[in-house]
Amino acid sequence: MSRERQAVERARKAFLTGRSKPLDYRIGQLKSLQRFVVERQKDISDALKKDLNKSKLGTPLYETLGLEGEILLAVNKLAEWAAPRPVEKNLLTLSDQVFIQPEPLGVVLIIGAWNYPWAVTIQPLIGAIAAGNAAVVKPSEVSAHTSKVMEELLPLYLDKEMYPVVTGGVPETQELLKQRFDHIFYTGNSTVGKLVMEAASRHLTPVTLELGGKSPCYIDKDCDITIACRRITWGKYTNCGQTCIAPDYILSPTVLRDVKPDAKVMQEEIFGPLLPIITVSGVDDAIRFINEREKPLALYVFSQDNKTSSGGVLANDCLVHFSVSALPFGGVGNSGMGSYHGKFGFDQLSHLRGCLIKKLGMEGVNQMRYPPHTAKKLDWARFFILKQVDVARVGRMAMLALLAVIAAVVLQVRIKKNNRALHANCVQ
Ligand SMILES: NC(=O)c1ccc[n+]([C@@H]2O[C@H](COP(=O)([O-])OP(=O)(O)OC[C@H]3O[C@@H](n4cnc5c(N)ncnc54)[C@H](O)[C@@H]3O)[C@@H](O)[C@H]2O)c1
Ligand SMILES: CCCCCCCC=O
Repeated sequence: MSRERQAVERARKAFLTGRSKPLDYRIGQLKSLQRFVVERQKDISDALKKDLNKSKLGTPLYETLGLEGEILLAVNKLAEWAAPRPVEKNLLTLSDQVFIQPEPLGVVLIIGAWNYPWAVTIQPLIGAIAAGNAAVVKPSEVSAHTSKVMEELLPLYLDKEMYPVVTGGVPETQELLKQRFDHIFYTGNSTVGKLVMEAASRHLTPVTLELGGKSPCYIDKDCDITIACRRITWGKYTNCGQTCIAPDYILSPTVLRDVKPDAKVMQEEIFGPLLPIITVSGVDDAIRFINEREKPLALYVFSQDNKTSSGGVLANDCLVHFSVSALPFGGVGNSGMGSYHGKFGFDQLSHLRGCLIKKLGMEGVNQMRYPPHTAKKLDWARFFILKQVDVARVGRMAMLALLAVIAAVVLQVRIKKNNRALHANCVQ
């Protein structure tokens, strides 16, 4: 049996024990992950220095502080996220319990990319742990030192049966992709994303694909060009331009540069320190240009107008929407599917189970669905199904009416009491 298959089977066996389901276990694992990030900061930054020449201070800023924030959020909010979520009732479910119960999916495969190897590999793991899943973690072989640190040190902190790390390159990833998972979370380029989805389809496994693409940046003539240039330059050249949401090209009405729309640099994601500038005649021309191409992961607008589609949109800045846990992060079309960060990561890796709990009584209400079907029963069904009643509002109004009745009764009792006292005084 291959090493990859063994890891998946171990993770499944661990999941089937049920120990990842209680919230205490999940919080314990998340806190251990937090301890790992803090205690092993030097191992992490040394590995990143060797892999990608990232600086010692850049490591917390761009890789691990975000992870710590996400872990803290998950620890603090887990009880709320995992609790049953009551939904609106209708006339047919008035006396029932109707709610959504987030459930763990099972075993999740996380395939990470090399450019921010900690952020994009461990962040999905936080969602997987919080949602009560087991997870097989496959870091990118390109950032080999990081991959080794994950393989050697993570098992010292986490439940190693539940969260095994499998290292290796394309053959190992492909061997993993032959196995059955309950969800595959892949971060990387769109070409491999299609292979991942194809492999997942063999088991009808759902996928999250965090891909890349050409994120446009539109600068309107009315913006503060000095600030815009500073923010765009930071967004582009951070990590040598190797950021999934780096502004890929600029559309700017007042700047003229000689880049043709059909030039090679405009065909594929650049993922490097090159920033072509395309001249457009105005906002409508920019929108047409963007909409004619694949849907990008991010869209940057240094202006007020927005009539385009993209994974995310950020006005008057670059990259920083990635760090907002309250926003879903993910692509659309060619830039991916599914989203994560904060509660979105928890939901993405949960099964949101619809629950309707009925009582065995009140059988009279059900008569309309039992044969023989009659025109009268159909009329009742039409009424119950089509009548749009805001049950919560009706409940609030009933409560108000009840309070009014209570107030009236109290008032009457008081008046009677006062009258009796007055009467007694008069008699004396
Ligand atoms: N949306 C995001 O959050 C995000 C984050 C980082 C990078 N990206 C995108 O990822 C791309 C850069 O990463 P990359 O793709 O070069 O990363 P990569 O080379 O590290 O590959 C990603 C993963 O895919 C696996 N892989 C590669 N080829 C494979 C194959 N043929 N079959 C099966 N598995 C295979 C690798 O083992 C690795 O774990 C860019 O397009 C970038 O925009 C997206
Ligand atoms: C605050 C910037 C972090 C960017 C991380 C992007 C991950 C994708 O390449």
